[in-house]
Formats: sequence, structure tokens, C-alpha cells
Amino acid sequence: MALPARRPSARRRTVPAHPPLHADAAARAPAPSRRSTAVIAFDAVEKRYDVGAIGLDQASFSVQRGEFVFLVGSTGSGKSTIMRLLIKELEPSGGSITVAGRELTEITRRRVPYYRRNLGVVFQDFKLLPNRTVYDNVAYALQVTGGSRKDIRAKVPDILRLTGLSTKLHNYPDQLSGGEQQRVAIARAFVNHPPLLLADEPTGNLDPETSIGIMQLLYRINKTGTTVLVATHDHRMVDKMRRRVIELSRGRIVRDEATGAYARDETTREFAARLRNDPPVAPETMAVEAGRMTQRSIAARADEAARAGDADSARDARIARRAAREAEAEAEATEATRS
Ligand SMILES: Nc1ncnc2c1ncn2[C@@H]1O[C@H](COP(=O)(O)OP(=O)(O)OP(=O)(O)O)[C@@H](O)[C@H]1O
Repeated sequence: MALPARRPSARRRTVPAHPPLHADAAARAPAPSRRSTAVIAFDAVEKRYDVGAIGLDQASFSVQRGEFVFLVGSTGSGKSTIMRLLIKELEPSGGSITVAGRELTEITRRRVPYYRRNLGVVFQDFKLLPNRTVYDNVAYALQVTGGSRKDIRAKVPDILRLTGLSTKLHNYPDQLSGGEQQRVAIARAFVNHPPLLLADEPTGNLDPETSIGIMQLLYRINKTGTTVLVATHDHRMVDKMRRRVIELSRGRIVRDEATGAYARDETTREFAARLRNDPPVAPETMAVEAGRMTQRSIAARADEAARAGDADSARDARIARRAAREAEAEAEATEATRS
């Protein structure tokens, strides 16, 4: 696609918040069930591959609108299977999957493309069109969903600004860094402002500093109201983000917790700053060092931070204290079993 003649508008436009997700309005599938208000609901989902491998084993979870959720777990635990079921690249062997209350098995093959218009999907390997520029890669996502030229001219510069790519419009993918390529992939996934964004290992090929930028971008997108589901191996990032975590093991959900939900809304600038500064005592560090750290010193740290009015430090210390208590209890229980 040719670049529009006029230069992208310098006007700043905020990303619109989302209307409720309509999973497949155009697909004219049966009316949504009223039993769930969740954006995503997995109910006892089974996925068995042809060769007998278990992709998912009785997996049940739901995600509400506006949530930011991490899927974690070791290799082969079922994260990608969840993503592929959600984009209807795979069909479940049992159970029920609903997106915005609509049962996915009721969406016929023919209607799948319409359903997918409600999803933004980002992969580890970017999947950019190599012979198209940054601008055209993003514009293409609008073209295939019937976007008008006017629409494209209005939306593409906006999304490239949001993703920090305004100066790279004319570059081809092989003229970009890995982080920039992933930004293009995110821009492409988000240009239609889908209510649900799925990212499968979005930082898998990136260095830690670049990964922070990508997570910051996903966080910014989430702040516009988009529900974000990220499958990742990046535990460090997950711990730093302190968002909801669903952990899988051999296709089963073994943990689902809202780790460290924020007490207040952060700006993306504050969020990035916090990611770059290690918390005084990170939960992960605490788990490792629990044996060496006395509860008294942690409590003192919490009191000190609270007195100094540093809410973040106080909160980190509180989390650390709780982790220490749990780790000590666990250590005592292990010792008791051994003796
Ligand atoms: N196409 C397939 N055919 C057969 N088995 C498969 C297929 N895809 C996945 N599996 C199996 O299903 C299980 C779950 O795989 P899945 O790709 O969902 O795991 P994952 O958690 O995403 O792993 P990774 O972190 O390595 O990407 C694994 O045992 C895997 O070998």
C-alpha cells in the first residue's frame, strides 16, 4: 500500500476507551449467554492432541473486562494451547470456552475471521510482512478488515505514535531492532482497538531492557480498557508487574492469584520508573532469602517506610514480610517432616 501523500497529523489524540466486547456481532452466532459477564471464560476445558498429548486438562478460569493477566508455566504446560483455542486455531476436546459470553464452538469456520476482528494477537516471532514498511504493515491490518483509506490515514499515525514508531514509518522489518519489530506487531494488533489483546511470549526474543518497554506498552494499552492476556516465561517481569497470574502445569491450572494489585492507578511513566528501580525487597528475592532474613528486620523496614510516607516501599516490605512468614512456615514444616 502506498504511503498517504500528507504527513501524519501532529495532533495528539488519546486512545479511545472500549465499548463492551462483542465477540462476533457480525457472525450472527446465537445470542450470548447471560450466565457470565467475563470477557474470557474457560469451563473444564480439555484439549487432547491427535498424538495423545494433553494440551489442557480440565482448565477453568475467567477473565473480567479490563484485566491484565499473565499465563505462566514451564514449557509444554499449555499456555499456547489456551491462546490457540482463544483465536479458534484449535477446537477443544471438551468443556466450554466463551468470549464475551459467546460459546466459541458455536462460531462457524466461515465466521471465524469476523470473530477475530475483536482480538489483537501478538506473537514472540512478530510475524511481520517482510516486504512492507512499518506503515504498511500496520495499515494492512486495517485494510483486511475493510478499513477505508480515510480510516487508515487517521488511525495508523496515531497508533505509530502510541507505540513510539513515528520516526520509523518507512523502515522495513529487517531495518528494525527486535524491540521495534515487536512494537510494530503490537501496533498492528491494536490499530483496530480490539477489546481483547492476546500476547504469546511477546518478550521471548528480547533483552530485559527492551522487554520492559514492551510490557510498558502492553500496560498502556490495558489502561485504555483493553483486556490483556500475556503468556510468558518471564517470571521476573511477572513479579515486577504484580498483576494477576494464572499458572499452568501439564495442562492444569495450579495457581490463580492477583499478585500485588495496585492500591492506586499509576501513570505509564510511574510504571516504567518502578520497573527500572528494584523494590527494596522484591517478593522473589524474599522467597530465596527468607531463611537469612529475620522477620524483625523486615517489620522494622516496613515501619520505617510507613513513617517516611513511602507507600511503595511499605507495601513491598509488607509483601516481603508475608512471604518470609510463609517461607519460614514452609521451612519449619519441611524440617519437621525430615526429623
Ligand atoms: N500440535 C501439537 N500436536 C501435538 N501435541 C502438541 C501440539 N501442540 C502442543 N502440543 C503439546 O501440548 C502440550 C502443551 O503445549 P503448549 O504449546 O500449549 O505449551 P506451552 O506452555 O505454550 O509451552 P512453551 O512455553 O514451550 O511455548 C505439550 O505437551 C505439547 O507437546
